[in-house]
Amino acid sequence: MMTTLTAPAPAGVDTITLRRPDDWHIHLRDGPMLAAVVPYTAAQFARGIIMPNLVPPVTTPAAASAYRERIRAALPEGSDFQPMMTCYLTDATSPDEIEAGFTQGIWIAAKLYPAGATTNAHHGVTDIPALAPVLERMEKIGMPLLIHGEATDPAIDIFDREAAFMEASLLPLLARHQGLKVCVEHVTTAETADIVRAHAGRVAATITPHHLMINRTSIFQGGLRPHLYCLPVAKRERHRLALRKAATGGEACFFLGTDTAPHPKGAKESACGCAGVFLGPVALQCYAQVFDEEGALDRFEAFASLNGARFHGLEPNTGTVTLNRRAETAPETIRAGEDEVVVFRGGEALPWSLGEVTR
Ligand SMILES: NC(=O)N[C@@H](CC(=O)O)C(=O)O
Ligand SMILES: [Zn+2]
Ligand SMILES: [Zn+2]
Repeated sequence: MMTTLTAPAPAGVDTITLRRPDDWHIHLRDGPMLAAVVPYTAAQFARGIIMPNLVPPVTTPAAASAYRERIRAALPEGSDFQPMMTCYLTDATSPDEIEAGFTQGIWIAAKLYPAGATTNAHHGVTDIPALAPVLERMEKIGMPLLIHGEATDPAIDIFDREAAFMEASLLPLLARHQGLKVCVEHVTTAETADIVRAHAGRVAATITPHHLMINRTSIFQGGLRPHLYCLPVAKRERHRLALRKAATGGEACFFLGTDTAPHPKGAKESACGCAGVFLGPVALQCYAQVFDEEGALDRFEAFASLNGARFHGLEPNTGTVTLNRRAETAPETIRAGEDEVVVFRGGEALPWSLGEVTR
């Protein structure tokens, strides 16, 4: 069993009620996997930004609209979860198509994967400066760019790839497109958090539960732990501590994005295991634990339910969700068709549990 890296704060409040939160970074996949995982996200969040890295990727308004229908069809009876779609940028993306999908209300943002940077990113962008016409159009229409920020040169040390991307690609991009809204996804370093702060207002970042709870040593705790492997890979302890400060410090440029990324158990427990951590059933419980440990439960709502909506120009949700300080053990795995998916922190007693949700 994994141990937490920070001791829990002394018991204070035992229940917390927030406006219903949104998850600004979700992988729902498709088919039987979609059907298996979407109920968990829909039970926790009112809205979610759905990542477009399907096979093949979601690159057109028609594909995004069809995918949104499949997600809606897979929702449990009576669910009001709203999937918010994104466009997967490629070298061939056209400014007109980007704008068409945005003005028709099909997608709310575009996702930049440097080609090959992560799971299903091989159709991603090979030349970011060449994307200028697309980015200029996005800037003009106020459409945010979401970035997986890792350099792809295989010679760069994997723990340095985020830093390398920020210096070589993100900062020049921000300088070239000074009005473009950018969300740096799943930040993992103290330095990236500082870059985000320095551009706060038009630049924001999502922070995952796992990057707040594990460091790179956790991946090797007692042996190799493939279910803690994701991209960007977890970094040193000092980065985890900096991310906890960023998430819990009340700054509007940081918000919730779980990066829940289900993979079949066998694909992770393999000689070449794939990247991604599945958090569907435990996301809010993990975040609540972190905010509690940091003595910052009073700032949880801003991170979970307000900052992201403000960045995207949306109203916060009207309902509420309650979390209780009552230990509950999440399932170790869930079934997805023929497969099983291992749950982050599954099988462990988590100190916070999900309570009532109102609309
Ligand atoms: N985070 C991950 O390790 N994996 C994600 C892709 C991504 O968000 O980079 C996935 O789709 O599996
Ligand atoms: Zn990513
Ligand atoms: Zn992701």
